[in-house]
Amino acid sequence: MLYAQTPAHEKRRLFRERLASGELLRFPGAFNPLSARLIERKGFEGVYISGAVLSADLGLPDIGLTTLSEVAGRGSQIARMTELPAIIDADTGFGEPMNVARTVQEMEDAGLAGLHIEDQVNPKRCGHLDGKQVVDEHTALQRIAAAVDARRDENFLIMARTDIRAVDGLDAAVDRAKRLVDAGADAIFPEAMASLEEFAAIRAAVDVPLLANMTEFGKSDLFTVQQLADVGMNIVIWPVSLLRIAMGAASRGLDELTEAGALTRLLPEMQHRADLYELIDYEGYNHFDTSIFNFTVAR
Ligand SMILES: C[C@](O)(C(=O)O)[C@H](CC(=O)O)C(=O)O
Repeated sequence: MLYAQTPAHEKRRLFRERLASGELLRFPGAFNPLSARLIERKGFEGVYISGAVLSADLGLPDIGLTTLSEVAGRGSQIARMTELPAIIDADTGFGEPMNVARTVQEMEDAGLAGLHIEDQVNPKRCGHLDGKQVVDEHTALQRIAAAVDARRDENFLIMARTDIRAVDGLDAAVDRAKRLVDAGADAIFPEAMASLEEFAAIRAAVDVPLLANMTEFGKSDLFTVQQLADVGMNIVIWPVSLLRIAMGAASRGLDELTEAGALTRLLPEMQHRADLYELIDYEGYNHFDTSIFNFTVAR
């Protein structure tokens, strides 16, 4: 009932332990707290909270329009609903190194297990679109150093995302990944890798956990969990996929309403009322009401 039982520091400790095992951890993107519950129920290892999804949810493009408070607030609502660790997309860190430091502490307080901070200039772009720009090495490293310095829980994961591959090529990405690790990054998110060989090249260059982004309709082919595990990836995200699936289904449902005037035909595709109630533990709340009603103080 209510929120997750596992305190944030414990989720982070368990997550770090699991990450250290070297296995590939699967983090589908939750588009709301309820979908985070579903991800947990289906047996995944973690929940990803995407900036693209948070922006799209507000009807906005993913170009750095959301504020730290909006992102941390939504992150907290999602993270508290699941026992799983949640990693959040902190874009460029919401400003200068001092702002990056505050971002880290806000995300720790919001109960997240970690975040990633990228080396794009503001206004940022989706990592899989053309026309993005990256900051110079010094600025990129400063962001990570500020983040590492600010954290209070050593298990809070500071991941550095580099977007440099699509701008300056693979060699530049390898070089930047190494330098970001030197600056203290616990993990690297090499964005928009074009092939498995490119993931393997980053793997060979650094000795920290690596994240693979399997976003659809982007620059990377969609590799399987097994293929990514084979080249040594440690976390895989499908950041926008559940939102895309849900919106696709909603769109088809609205068309069906227009065409047929009823949704009867789509009933088999809907989450049943009973499954929804089970997911939100409706019964637990009923039980609480009953037991509190019968509550008596022993004399
Ligand atoms: C990972 C990402 O930053 C996100 O916001 O989820 C996006 C995903 C996307 O737009 O498909 C990205 O830049 O890759």
